[in-house]
Amino acid sequence: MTTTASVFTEASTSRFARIKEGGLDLQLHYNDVGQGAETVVMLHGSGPGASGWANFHRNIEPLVTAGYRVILLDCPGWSKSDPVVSEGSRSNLNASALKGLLDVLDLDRVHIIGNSMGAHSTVAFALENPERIGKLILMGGGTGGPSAFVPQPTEGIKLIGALYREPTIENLKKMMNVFVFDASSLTEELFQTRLDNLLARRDHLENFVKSSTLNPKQFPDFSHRLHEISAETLLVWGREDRFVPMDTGLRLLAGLPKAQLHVFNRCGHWAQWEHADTFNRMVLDFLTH
Ligand SMILES: O=C(O)/C=C/C(=O)/C=C/C=C(\O)C(=O)O
Repeated sequence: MTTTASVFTEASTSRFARIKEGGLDLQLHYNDVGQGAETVVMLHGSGPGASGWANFHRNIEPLVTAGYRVILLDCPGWSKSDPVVSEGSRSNLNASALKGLLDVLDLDRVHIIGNSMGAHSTVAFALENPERIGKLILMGGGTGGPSAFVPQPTEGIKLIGALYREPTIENLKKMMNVFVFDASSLTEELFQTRLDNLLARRDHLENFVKSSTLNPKQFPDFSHRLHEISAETLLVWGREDRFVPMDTGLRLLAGLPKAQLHVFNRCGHWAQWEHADTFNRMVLDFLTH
């Protein structure tokens, strides 16, 4: 664990753990920041080059300063975690990986913030391990059923697929320009960092394509089981989300007994990045009340 809220970097908080859980035997990478009686786990999305740090670097410090320990898990098949081919439910695979990590870290109960695939995986984890969860924050995901208005796959999901198959700077820019409402907020430095991340692990790219071929439905629909989740849940969506449409958040709101929904205007699929300050305040308020 790091001790000082304001002085931490990806490198200084980088850790590895070996997990054996539910048929998985993997080395996982995670970042471990801050200390406190309560822990918040952050689970990233499924884009090429994503990681806990890449998705949530704007959201760590306020939680650490408020006295939470923050764990950013790199899911199997992303960043510095071991490669994996997923033939079944990737949501459940990630949930098993998280359970394995919590066991290694001796953490009984955690709050979870999930972004997109991370939100799908959070729902899978909550269904399998209800006694291990505190509060849930699901952002742009959760698999509560298809959109009533937008044909699937959405334009964003198609662009993710194209980037996995052909990892070029042109395809990366096409995908990232759709991530956010205001593409002028994306810098060349951000594009380059993300390109470096994804090209560093071509095995992950190839495995994702292989997995999608073996099973195109990596994230099963949990809508029929949402009523089983009794945790307080904050749903966060961007009104202009072009990856996982905003009305799928309404389905989750209808299905999760203790859910509330906040929709950001002028916001795409990366609410935690585009509206970081407001998002951070909302999360802290939700966790403490
Ligand atoms: O296919 C899905 O439902 C999930 C898609 C994602 O998880 C996309 C996430 C993209 C990111 O947040 C990223 O940083 O790559």
